[in-house]
Amino acid sequence: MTLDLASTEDAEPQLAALTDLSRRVRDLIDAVALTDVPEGELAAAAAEVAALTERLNAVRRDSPRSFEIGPDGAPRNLGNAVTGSANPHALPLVAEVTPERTVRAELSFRPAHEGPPGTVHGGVSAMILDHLLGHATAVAGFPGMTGTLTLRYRRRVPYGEPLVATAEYVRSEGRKHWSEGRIALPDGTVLVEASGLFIAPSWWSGQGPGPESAGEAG
Ligand SMILES: CCCCC/C=C\C/C=C\C/C=C\C/C=C\CCCC(=O)SCCNC(=O)CCNC(=O)[C@H](O)C(C)(C)COP(=O)(O)OP(=O)(O)OC[C@H]1O[C@@H](n2cnc3c(N)ncnc32)[C@H](O)[C@@H]1OP(=O)(O)O
Repeated sequence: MTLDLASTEDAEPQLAALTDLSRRVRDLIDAVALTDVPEGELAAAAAEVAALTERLNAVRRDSPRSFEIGPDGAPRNLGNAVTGSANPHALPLVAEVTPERTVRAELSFRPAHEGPPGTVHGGVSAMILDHLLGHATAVAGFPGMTGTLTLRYRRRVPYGEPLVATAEYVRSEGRKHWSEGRIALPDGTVLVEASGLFIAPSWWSGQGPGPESAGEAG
């Protein structure tokens, strides 16, 4: 895991353009998921996308952008699969920390997240909750990696509608820390609830083998 925390003020114009590109690619992903244009149009679009991919690969990083401190002094993770504004896979989720140190995010899933008909894929909901619970654990002072995530799917999660996700730290035992969270309708009706165990890896304090020996995670 590479944690490049250097200030990147010089890179801001490039990052702003990358954020804009990512936003447009999200629109492209939904357009692909929903399009019903004829075969010839699809083939032409595929050729254009292939050309764009080649153009972007002209200069290529080894990995997406990791944790860093932005010019405003706040931490950010632009390449993150959940929150990264420079990652087209991300919603991106924008989470705020409340004065009580809970974490809250307003979100809306997209058609590309479909699992069962008209319903968000359960793994996508799990990904959002994994991140939000991890964030709540971190803001309580215990950053760690997910050891176990338990979910209860109570009602189907719609896409294209405003939802609210919240999470809060619950308790600790040594290096093990638990948080809970949920995705709900704006009126508070809970759709999915989650409990997660987050562990500060032994290798963070030099007590065990690092990710290089076991496959990188994070
Ligand atoms: C993720 C980076 C976080 C960086 C934070 C920095 C800033 C934070 C700011 C904002 C961040 C906001 C949100 C982001 C946070 C997280 C969200 C996403 C998180 C992920 O997406 S992360 C990817 C998925 N995650 C993995 O990729 C983990 C792979 N895995 C491992 O890296 C190791 O497996 C590890 C570290 C889990 C344990 O390894 P270890 O060597 O440190 O621990 P060890 O084995 O010694 O066990 C010690 C005690 O934990 C128990 N224990 C161990 N594992 C357990 C498990 N799985 N379930 C239940 N209990 C478990 C043992 O039974 C023992 O219990 P006891 O002490 O009672 O005997």
